[in-house]
Amino acid sequence: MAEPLLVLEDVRAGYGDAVVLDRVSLELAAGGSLAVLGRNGVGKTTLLLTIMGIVGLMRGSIRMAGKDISRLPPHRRAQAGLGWVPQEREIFPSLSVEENLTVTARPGRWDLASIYRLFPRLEERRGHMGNHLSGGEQQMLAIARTLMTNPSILLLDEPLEGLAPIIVEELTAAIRRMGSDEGMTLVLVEQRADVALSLTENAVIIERGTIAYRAPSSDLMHDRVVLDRYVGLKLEESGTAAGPQ
Ligand SMILES: Nc1ncnc2c1ncn2[C@@H]1O[C@H](COP(=O)(O)OP(=O)(O)OP(=O)(O)O)[C@@H](O)[C@H]1O
Repeated sequence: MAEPLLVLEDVRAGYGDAVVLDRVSLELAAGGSLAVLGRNGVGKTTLLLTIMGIVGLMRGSIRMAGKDISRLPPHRRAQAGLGWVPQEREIFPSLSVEENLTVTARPGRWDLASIYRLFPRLEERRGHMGNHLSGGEQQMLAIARTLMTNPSILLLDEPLEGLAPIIVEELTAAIRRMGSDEGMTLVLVEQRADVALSLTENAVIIERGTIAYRAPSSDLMHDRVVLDRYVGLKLEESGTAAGPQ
């Protein structure tokens, strides 16, 4: 059987001497999608930073497509096919939307035409400067820019944070098309458990730096006890939790 596209084995990582993640093992198949859930400060962003090689590995290994990438610097991991969209929505503010997209482009199935099909709003704004976009449009552009590098795995760090409900809907629909319809392999760090679970096949919940729970997203979606215990707050805030059983 082919090895999963991404494999983390017994990963320990952190900042300086401080261990933030420990005993983290997970697998992601090509075309699969994984939600990473958990309360504030449990280590979700650190997990993505560790996969990208920005936070150093203290123990364990990371393999991609069967190759050990544990010691590669971030730019080599990006070349190897990891596409990371940080929480900060990094775009070039003084370039137009289209320039932002073409400057990072690498050949593959994501090109301007397919990106504009995914994000029609970016096509409408193609001539606008990055710093003239709304927060939601900047987030779309940040995701689109990374897609233009044609990664084999997309790592999304809280893409919906701080966005208006209408934009959240638009972005959620785009992520769903990208994942379920286009088969993009996806790791989604998200505080809104309900949305994240609706967009992914599998989920892990991190608590105090380690994976406390894992399940298919469709099962976890209905497991109020587990969700309340580990990520309750955001589920209530989003207003879509089921009522008392
Ligand atoms: N650069 C850093 N140096 C030292 N400690 C850090 C650094 N960045 C994060 N931490 C610590 O690592 C822990 C995990 O942080 P991380 O940002 O990964 O959590 P998170 O689950 O993504 O939280 P949030 O949902 O708030 O983004 C926290 O205790 C945080 O204080």
